[in-house]
Amino acid sequence: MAKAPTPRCIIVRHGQTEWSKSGQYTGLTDLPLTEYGVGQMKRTGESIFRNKFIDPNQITYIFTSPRIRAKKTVELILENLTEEQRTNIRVVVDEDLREWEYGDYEGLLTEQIVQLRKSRNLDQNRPWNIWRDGCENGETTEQIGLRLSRVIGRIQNLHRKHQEEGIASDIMVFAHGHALRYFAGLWLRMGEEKQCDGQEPQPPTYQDDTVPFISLKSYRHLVDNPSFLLDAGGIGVLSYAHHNIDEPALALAGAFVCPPEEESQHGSTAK
Ligand SMILES: O=C(COP(=O)(O)O)[C@@H](O)[C@H](O)[C@H](O)[C@H](O)COP(=O)(O)O
Repeated sequence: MAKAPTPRCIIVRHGQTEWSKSGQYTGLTDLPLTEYGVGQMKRTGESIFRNKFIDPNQITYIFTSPRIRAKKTVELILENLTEEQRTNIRVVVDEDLREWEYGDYEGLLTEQIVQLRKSRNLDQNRPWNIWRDGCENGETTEQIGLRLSRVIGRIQNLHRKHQEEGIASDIMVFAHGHALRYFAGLWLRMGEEKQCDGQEPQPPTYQDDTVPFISLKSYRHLVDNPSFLLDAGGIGVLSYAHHNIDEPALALAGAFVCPPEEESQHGSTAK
């Protein structure tokens, strides 16, 4: 039996909105895509499937933020697939994929946030760094780290199961600028590990019986900028080294698909 390709997690930031264009921080605000953003994501969908960067038959799940801009982006990308292909993909709306809750900084530009904090006598010894300092009246880095660690736990658990069953599995994740850069940092095990002891048990943030709820013993959070770029409409590819779910890695070749037989150069620990 031919070996299934190494599972991948394909991250997609939604298409352009008025605030992604202006650079205003967009957390819980539920903005639509601009007209350009709609066309942008239609073209992206056509291109990734026509050029086989992503084989629609290998997409097992789509996880999306509940915001309109992310869900519309999913819809536009899926427009390029046949009805049968679409019905084989489970779309899971997951509250844990929402953008960083920016609190007092919602709708502001970075320079306005810096000025606001200065007026509150903050950052006297070092500049504001959201990845370490979080947002006033919004989320701390530990809070967003915990919820994104939960999503990663769910996806890696599904990938492990699919790999054991010999099923090709690309899981796509549609979300936001900060959340997805953070997500990629945690995928690569950046930042610090914290035990979950004493955390209140969380109710599931999604509704899908086929996605097991994982109870984490520990989670990770960032303490600095992971130094990734992800513009609106951007796509990145995360995967695993040596076909091993315990070795999460960044696929620097991006969406260029490598035939499974060529992956042998990275060694094989696949079951
Ligand atoms: O609001 C953001 C992303 O939300 P969304 O448009 O829903 O993806 C932020 O990421 C802002 O776009 C922010 O201006 C930007 O991330 C600035 O970050 P940095 O380049 O690290 O200064």
